[in-house]
Amino acid sequence: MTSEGAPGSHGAQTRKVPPADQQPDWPDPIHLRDVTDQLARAVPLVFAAECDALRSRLAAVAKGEALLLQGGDCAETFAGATQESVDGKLRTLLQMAVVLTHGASMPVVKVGRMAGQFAKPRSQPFERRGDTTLPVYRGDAVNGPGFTVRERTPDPDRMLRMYETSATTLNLVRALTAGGFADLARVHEWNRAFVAASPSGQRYERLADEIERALAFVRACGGETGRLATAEFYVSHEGLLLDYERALTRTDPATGKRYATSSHLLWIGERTRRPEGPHIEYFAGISNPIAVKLGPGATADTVLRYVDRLDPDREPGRLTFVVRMGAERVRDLLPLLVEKVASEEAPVAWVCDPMHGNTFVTESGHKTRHFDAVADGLRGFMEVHHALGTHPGGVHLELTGDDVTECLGGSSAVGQDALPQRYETACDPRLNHSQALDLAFLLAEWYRSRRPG
Ligand SMILES: O=C[C@H](O)[C@H](O)COP(=O)(O)O
Ligand SMILES: C=C(OP(=O)(O)O)C(=O)O
Repeated sequence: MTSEGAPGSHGAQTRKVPPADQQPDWPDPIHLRDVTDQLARAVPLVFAAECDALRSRLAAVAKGEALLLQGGDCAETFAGATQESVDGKLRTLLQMAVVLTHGASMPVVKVGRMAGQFAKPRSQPFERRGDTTLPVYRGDAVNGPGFTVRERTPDPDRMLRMYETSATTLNLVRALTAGGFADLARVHEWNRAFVAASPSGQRYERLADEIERALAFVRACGGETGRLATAEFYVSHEGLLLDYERALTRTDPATGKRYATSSHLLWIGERTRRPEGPHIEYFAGISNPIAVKLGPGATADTVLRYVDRLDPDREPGRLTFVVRMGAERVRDLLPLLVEKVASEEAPVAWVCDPMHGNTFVTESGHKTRHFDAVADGLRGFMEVHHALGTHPGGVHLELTGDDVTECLGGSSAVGQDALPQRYETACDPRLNHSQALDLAFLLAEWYRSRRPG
């Protein structure tokens, strides 16, 4: 793929748009320019054909023939990009995907919030501790979490580290998914071990037995087991840092189309989805599959504007809406949006992020989410689609493969007292390995019965 014109031209805008929300206050424009010039010359992390392949998989989600499972850290960190951590997340997602595939009897499109999820939008630009006020931590791509002037000052070199860490993570993900780690029989064994150890194991036993019988059936029929040993896996992150994304945008020489080459799929977050804003402008100009988060403030008019601006050709798989309205509001707010989009015959995929919108802070000061609220948010999302006869296309989760104690509840019953034991997230609380699998088994039951709850 070819880079975008002369170094530095990647920042150029063709129409007048207001300044971008949630961008770092980089202290030195010359330093910034030097970094974005380096990124503009760097090799792409993903290729157009891969992005197109993901778009065709997401087209199946939009048509009601597949599910999307998207998940990973709230905020990846450079120090956290270890083999153990990447293995754990991948393994959790693969285990969930097997359970969901069986429950829904549909292919599951697997997409990590991985290999690029290093920048965070924040509610407040500053953090105050005692008499000291410093810029808020905006993710390892921008500044450091330590509460010192040095750490909190945005440093453009961090975007180079983001690129390098994304490349090494993606390399590992590609090697693992192609090299036997994803073998279906092995993933099923992991699920068996989870069911055996889980306090809710009995409840999941039947589904696990059925998967085992299905695998035995395929083997008995002389089924091609080789294909079951690899998995198609894609990566995604929030396309928040426009300096980074623009610098990594390339033109595909085969088609002349522009692609973000930082990741297969990018999404626009709740805080940066202003219809006339630069994020929408940037996303309209790339050909990757893209997603937009929709919080409780999203109106039907705005959502239709996104459809017109981001998917003018009405191409299935191009646009996914990720609903993050919270368990208490999704049943009231979502139906109108789905109806309006359906009345325009816009071929979008609808996915639920039940994490955002269900966050609260405990007395001990831990930002957390309760498993039951997460599950209820998903149930509400599915109820709405069930009532309208539309397809609840899947789930977007913040999760990890580790046994952290960041979210409450689940079958291992994490209580408020346990939160400090392993509260390790760099930003928002993630489901741990067993909570993520609990959710997958629940969802599988709902999809199987074709009705939630
Ligand atoms: O992940 C989403 C946001 O970045 C996060 O919820 C913001 O957290 P804050 O409200 O602590 O800034
Ligand atoms: C910031 C995020 O979510 P939202 O934009 O929905 O708040 C996120 O998913 O990391």
